[in-house]
Amino acid sequence: MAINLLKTVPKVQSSITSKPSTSLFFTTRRFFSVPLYSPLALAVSSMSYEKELAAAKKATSLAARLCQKVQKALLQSDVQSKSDRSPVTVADYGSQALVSFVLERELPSEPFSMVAEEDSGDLRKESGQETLHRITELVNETLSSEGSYSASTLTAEDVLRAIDNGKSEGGPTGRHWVLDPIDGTKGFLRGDQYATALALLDDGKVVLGVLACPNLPLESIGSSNQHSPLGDVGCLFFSTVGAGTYMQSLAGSTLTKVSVSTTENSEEASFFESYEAAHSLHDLTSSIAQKLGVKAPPVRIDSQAKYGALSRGDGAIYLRFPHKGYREKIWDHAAGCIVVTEAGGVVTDAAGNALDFSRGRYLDLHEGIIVTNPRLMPSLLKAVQEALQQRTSSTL
Ligand SMILES: Nc1ncnc2c1ncn2[C@@H]1O[C@H](COP(=O)(O)OS(=O)(=O)O)[C@@H](OP(=O)(O)O)[C@H]1O
Ligand SMILES: [Mg+2]
Repeated sequence: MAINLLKTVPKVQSSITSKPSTSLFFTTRRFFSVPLYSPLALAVSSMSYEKELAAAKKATSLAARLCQKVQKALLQSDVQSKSDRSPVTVADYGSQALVSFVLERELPSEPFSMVAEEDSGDLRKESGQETLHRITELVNETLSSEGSYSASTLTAEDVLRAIDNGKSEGGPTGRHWVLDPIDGTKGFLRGDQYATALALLDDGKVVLGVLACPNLPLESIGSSNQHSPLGDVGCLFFSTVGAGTYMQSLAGSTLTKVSVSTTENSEEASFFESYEAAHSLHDLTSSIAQKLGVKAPPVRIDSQAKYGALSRGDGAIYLRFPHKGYREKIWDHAAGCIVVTEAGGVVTDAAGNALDFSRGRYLDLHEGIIVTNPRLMPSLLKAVQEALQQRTSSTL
């Protein structure tokens, strides 16, 4: 049975500064806006992890501001290559230093542990000094643009230390922040999608997640790769365990509770996947989509912006099948995972197991990651297993 994807729900317009609006607008979007001072919003703000969520939103929003500035006027010298030959930019380092600094500053009474992608090794070398200087300037400029930190000036040594806060191993006990300062660096360099992804692990479970997606349109990106250049962009998704997923614009105006698509008709379900063919097997995902009867072409975008878009029902499925031998890192999925699950979705590996974030810096997976709603999951799992089986038989 087909579920009406575009169920009409009332949308209450609201903004941080304006009075509560009494007018109801009807929209074809499947999520609704909540005035920030409504009972629902107050319930959201009084739940546990409240302080941590406020700090995480502040940290990622500032990081997004730094990234936007760098992306707008990218210098050749802003881009370097890591030892695995993947690109890293002053914005990756700057974002990590900023998030680390803000979390420590905002949560002084908590022991601070962070598992993050970057380290300061290359910046401590003689050849890294100019880059370190540029990062330090960017971090200080961004902090001074935020009223509450105007008197904070970090030295280059402070920046190195803040970056190296990310060396924790994580694990099954205690609290650990999990950060990808720029997820989708290749997308960032192309001028496309990227995200700053921050999550909190508490005794091995993801309890909070924030995704800042500076280039993601506020309106649905649906089943097309052609996004209107005129629409507003910049989304902040956030979730805490048991409290749902919310989206607001990075400019901070409206707060919207979001939910995943409820369709169980795979033919009308569009699917998301990595932009980079090197990051996911597009031929395998195409055969899975074919088995499901999916009609729309894949939506290929970089980073955990895919999880954000899925959490608000822009598409119904996300498929990720890295090439053999690749080990997934927890920072590439922790924030996205809670953003989708709190919006009503399901995230598993190809065998249907929930992702386990308690094992350190890596996820131990059975081939790939699949995401959809609970109604579609049984048929998706079946299609995935058949496609994997076929692939194995054809390579024997
Ligand atoms: N070989 C390989 N296979 C699979 N995945 C890889 C691979 N190499 C890198 N990565 C990780 O992919 C992150 C980018 O996420 P996506 O694949 O969703 O986006 S993209 O389409 O590649 O841009 C990317 O994130 P960032 O490194 O933070 O940019 C990597 O963590
Ligand atoms: Mg990254």
